[in-house]
Amino acid sequence: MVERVFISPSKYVQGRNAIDKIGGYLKGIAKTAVVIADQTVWKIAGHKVVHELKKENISAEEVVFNGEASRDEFERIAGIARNAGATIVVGIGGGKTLDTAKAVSDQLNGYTVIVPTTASTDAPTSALSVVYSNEGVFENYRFYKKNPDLVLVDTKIIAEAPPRLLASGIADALATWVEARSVISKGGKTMAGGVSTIAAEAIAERCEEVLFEYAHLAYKSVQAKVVTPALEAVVEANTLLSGLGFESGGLAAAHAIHNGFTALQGEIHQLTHGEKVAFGTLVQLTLEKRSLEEIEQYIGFYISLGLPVTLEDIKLAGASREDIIKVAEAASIEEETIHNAFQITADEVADAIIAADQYARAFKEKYQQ
Ligand SMILES: NC(=O)c1ccc[n+]([C@@H]2O[C@H](COP(=O)([O-])OP(=O)(O)OC[C@H]3O[C@@H](n4cnc5c(N)ncnc54)[C@H](O)[C@@H]3O)[C@@H](O)[C@H]2O)c1
Ligand SMILES: [Zn+2]
Repeated sequence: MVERVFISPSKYVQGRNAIDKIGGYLKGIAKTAVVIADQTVWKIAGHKVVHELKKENISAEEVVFNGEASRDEFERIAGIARNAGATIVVGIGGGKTLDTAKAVSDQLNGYTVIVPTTASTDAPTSALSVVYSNEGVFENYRFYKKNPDLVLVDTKIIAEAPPRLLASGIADALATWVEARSVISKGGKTMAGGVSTIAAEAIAERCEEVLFEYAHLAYKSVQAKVVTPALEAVVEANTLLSGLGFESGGLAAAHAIHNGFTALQGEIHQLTHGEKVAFGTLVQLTLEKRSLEEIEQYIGFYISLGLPVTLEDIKLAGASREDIIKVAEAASIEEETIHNAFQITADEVADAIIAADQYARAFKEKYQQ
C-alpha cells in the first residue's frame, strides 16, 4: 500500500508590509544570511530585507541572481554562501530565484526563507525546485528533505508588481485542482512522495473556488496597485492553496505539457510559466473529454485575464506538426507527471494540443467578433 503524504512549510505569513517583520521572525536563528534576488528585485525589496536583518544583528551576504534556476547557478551561489558562513538562505523574487534559494539552502543544510515579490507561481511553499539548463530547457525536478522554514508574503509589494505576473500565478493555481483531481481519481502519486490526503484535496478544490470568485477583482486591484481583500484572497490561493494543493495533491498533464514547451526554441521562451500552464490546462481538459461548457468556462476566464489560449497566443502560430510532436514527446517521457493520471502516447498528446488550440480559436470567433 502506498502511504498518504502531506507536506508544507513550517510557517506562512501574508499581509501588507509583512516584510517589515522579517527580522522578528529570524531573530536568534543565526548570525549570517545569504540574500538572493535579481537586479530588479534588489531595488524593490532586497535592500529593505537586508536593512531589517541588520536591526536584529544578522549580517547579509548579498547575491545578484543571474536569471536561470540551473545547476551552475545553484553551485555558484552555494559557494558564495559557504565562504560567507551563511546558514540562513533568503530568496526574494519570482519562481526561479525562489527555486534557486531552496537549492542553495539544501546544500548548506540551511534555514530557508522565501519572500515572493509577485504571486506569479506556486513555487514559494514547496520542497522542490524545477531545474533548467542554462538555456532555459526543463531538466528535472529536484526534491528536498524539507519545505521552506518561513514563507513571508508582503501583499503591498505584490500589489505593485506587473498585473501580467499575477495573472500568470492565477493560471498556475487554476491548474492545481484540474491536475490534483485527475491524480486523486487514479490513485496516482503526488510530488510529496505518496498518495493524496483529504486535506490536500480540500485545499486544491478551494483554490479553484477562490480564483473563480476573486481573480478578476484581484487583477483589477493590481492594475490599480492597491491591496484589497480580494487580492489577499487570490495571493493566498496562488501561493499557499496552490502550493500545498499541487505538491501534496499531484501534478498531471498540464505541467508536463508546460515542460514540453520549454524544449522548443524561439519566442515561446518569452512566456511566463503560468502562461504556458494555462495552455497546458486546456490540453488536459481536452484529454479528459470535458464538456464544451466546461472548457469554455476556462477559456473565457483566461482570456478575461489577458492569458494565452491558442498556439498563436503562445507564439507558436507557425509551429509544424514536428514541433508539436517534439513538445508531446517531451511531455510524455517516462518520468513526467502526465503518467500520474493518464495512460497516453505522445501522438495522443500532440492531437490534444492541436485540438485545444482549435477549441480556443472557435471560442474567439464565436464571442469576440
Ligand atoms: N518549485 C516549485 O514548486 C515551482 C512551482 C511553480 C513554478 N516553478 C518555477 O518558477 C519559475 C517561474 O517563475 P516566475 O513566473 O515567477 O518567473 P521568473 O522567476 O523567471 O521571473 C519573474 C520576473 O519577475 C520580476 N519580478 C519579480 N517581482 C517583481 C516585482 N515586484 N515587480 C516587478 N518585477 C518583478 C523578476 O525580476 C523576474 O524578471 C519556473 O522556473 C517554474 O518552473 C517552481
Ligand atoms: Zn506551476
